Amino acid sequence: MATQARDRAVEALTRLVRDIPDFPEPGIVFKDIAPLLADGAGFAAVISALADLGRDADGRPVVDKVVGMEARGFILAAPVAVELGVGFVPVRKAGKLPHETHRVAYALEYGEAVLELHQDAFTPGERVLVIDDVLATGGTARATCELIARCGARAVTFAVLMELGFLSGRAVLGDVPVEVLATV
Ligand SMILES: O=P(O)(O)OC[C@H]1O[C@H](OP(=O)(O)OP(=O)(O)O)[C@H](O)[C@@H]1O
Ligand SMILES: Nc1ncnc2[nH]cnc12
Repeated sequence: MATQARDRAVEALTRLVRDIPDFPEPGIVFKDIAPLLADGAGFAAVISALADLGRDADGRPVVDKVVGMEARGFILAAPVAVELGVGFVPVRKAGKLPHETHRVAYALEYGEAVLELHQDAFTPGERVLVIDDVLATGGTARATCELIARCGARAVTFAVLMELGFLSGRAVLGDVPVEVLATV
């Protein structure tokens, strides 16, 4: 069952993610997931495959929360949390969260930014599934795992649709297990 969901997701990714050369700056080949999101069956396939990564063999959730990073991570992580029946927590870019936050500065494939997380987002010891669309340099993922740790919780899996293998982003994630539906 899980294998079938994953196969459908990989097929959808292969068919519906498009390459946009030189966006947002020269030399970057941007992986655009808009056509995938616009395809009902394709979108459902990737959500189902990602949700399977948060369940045990009996179909029970093995995580307490799902985290998504602004902005594309939100689109994927929120429906995964609903499928798993657990809560969703947003990691946001600087200045957007209204309550007290932890902050981490980071670099990504095309720039630098700051991510924030509400200090009271987790109960200490909670297990977290982190979801995003692309793993490039790993800067965003690493900053997110650091924020989760500062809140006393633990990122047990970092899951993405696509890994840009040539950037070796998973190397900066230490011992956080990385799950990737497609390497491009
Ligand atoms: O591994 P990295 O080098 O950190 O790059 C990956 C990140 O870059 C993109 O987000 P971006 O910051 O462009 O934000 P967006 O989702 O708002 O477009 C993508 O959605 C990942 O979060
Ligand atoms: N090449 C890329 N395409 C889409 N999102 C990205 N985030 C970082 N690098 C990216």
